[in-house]
Amino acid sequence: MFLRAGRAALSPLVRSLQPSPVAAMSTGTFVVSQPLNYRGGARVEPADASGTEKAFEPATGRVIATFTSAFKYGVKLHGALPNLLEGCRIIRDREDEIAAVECINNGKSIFEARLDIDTSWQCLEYYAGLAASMAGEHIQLPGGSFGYTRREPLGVCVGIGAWNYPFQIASWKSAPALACGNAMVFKPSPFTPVSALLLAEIYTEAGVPPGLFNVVQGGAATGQFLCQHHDVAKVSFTGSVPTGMKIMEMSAKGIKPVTLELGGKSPLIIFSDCDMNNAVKGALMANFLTQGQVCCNGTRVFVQKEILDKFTEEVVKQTQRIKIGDPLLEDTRMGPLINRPHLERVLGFVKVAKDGAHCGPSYSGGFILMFAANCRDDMTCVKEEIFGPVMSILSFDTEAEVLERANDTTFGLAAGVFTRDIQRAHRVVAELQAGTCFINNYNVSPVELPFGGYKKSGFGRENGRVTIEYYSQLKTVCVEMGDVESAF
Ligand SMILES: NC(=O)c1ccc[n+]([C@@H]2O[C@H](COP(=O)([O-])OP(=O)(O)OC[C@H]3O[C@@H](n4cnc5c(N)ncnc54)[C@H](O)[C@@H]3O)[C@@H](O)[C@H]2O)c1
Ligand SMILES: O=CCc1c[nH]cn1
Repeated sequence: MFLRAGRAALSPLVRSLQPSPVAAMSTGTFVVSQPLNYRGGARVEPADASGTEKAFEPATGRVIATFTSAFKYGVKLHGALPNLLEGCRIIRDREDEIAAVECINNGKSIFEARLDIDTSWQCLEYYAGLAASMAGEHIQLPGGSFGYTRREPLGVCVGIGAWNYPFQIASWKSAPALACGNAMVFKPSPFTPVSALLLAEIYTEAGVPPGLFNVVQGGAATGQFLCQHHDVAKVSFTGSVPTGMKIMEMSAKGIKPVTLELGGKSPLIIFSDCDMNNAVKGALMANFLTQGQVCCNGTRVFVQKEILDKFTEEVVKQTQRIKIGDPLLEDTRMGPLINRPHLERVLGFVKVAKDGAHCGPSYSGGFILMFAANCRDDMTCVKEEIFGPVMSILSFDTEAEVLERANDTTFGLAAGVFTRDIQRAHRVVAELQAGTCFINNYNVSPVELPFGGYKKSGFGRENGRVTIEYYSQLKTVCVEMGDVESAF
């Protein structure tokens, strides 16, 4: 995981986030010296600081920022719809810089980081469009009376993010929240505190009133403070199931609506009539983006027996070709895991898997990448979310059998099926207990489509038109056009 910083000597030290030309950023040089909390339209060093934390560059293990955890937030509700389209334009202009920051703080490849920034500005663009079309209903009642509904904001919404898609998660939560007229306080993961600040500054530059989007740094204690705060109307959380349970408990005490985007152990079903080339590409997409640290990954790859050997052989071949290394290099497709404790956790799964399955290729130089073939459903690597680049391959005989096995999990985030039989494809996805299903592809995320889970993978949705429902409330107005018919 800890990459030798071969390019560090080539570039000058970058001491500030803005405006920092991408060319000046390289592995082993980037440092953030500005405050990482954002209130009232500016970076601030909070007076209520509860302590400092450090953020690291996964590729080198270097400290890139020392920042202050905070508890207070400064939110102002304005009632004006912010100009998300201008925000979208600025993100597109600064895409390379934002992607480089994301790559350095998270470890994902620069190639992939750019894709994340694309899905971020697309989200702002999409909700900018929807904001103008948000409307209620007019309902005719007897005697000329009528009713209507108004879609109103909830108030102050809290967004709490995971470390795997820092900028994208902040965008996916804030864009619909702001489009619906809310204010947002966003708390990034303490592992990736940096890029949410770029989003905050972009909103300010785009004319979003000060106080409408704020960043509060910290870990569990700050998250708890925000969830329990009486001014907070809604919590949207992305993270693990255990933390999701705590968030839901806290929100229940305040009768606050929550959106929970949690973990998964999703099935990917490959039928023997698939297009083999696409199925193999799909399996790699389903497992190795962001070093496998993706909630909706299809980590249980069920392959129909007739094609198991051929499929496995192809997966091995293509997996061995994945370029692993310095995430800032253009041709790298896989960087380091987020930190050493996580690497060790993932390696723990690999060690256990090796006892029961045929595994390879394995790891070197701290980067890992592997598949486990001939897995069984009862193996730990098949049952638990690993959140690393580990694909488990299982074989199956029949459609009925694979459906039962695919659904035999408490998670329900995503699922995929590869087949040329279109009837079977739709029949199978109708039976899969998962909130997001893919047919003949995996891990594409068009912003127009709602994303979210079934079962313990959470509820509520991000993206798509439906997310408006999760960031607004409906007011019904009943209008009497005649006289009051009193019961008294
Ligand atoms: N469904 C999705 O969209 C999605 C997306 C990304 C990640 N995830 C999931 O997230 C997990 C990995 O992310 P992680 O390790 O950052 O998750 P995590 O649950 O440890 O932390 C997520 C966030 O919650 C905060 N937090 C921790 N304890 C808290 C508490 N008691 N109260 C309030 N906030 C608290 C953390 O500081 C962080 O910001 C995986 O399980 C992954 O599947 C899900
Ligand atoms: O990690 C899971 C998928 C995702 C990406 N951004 C938000 N959720």
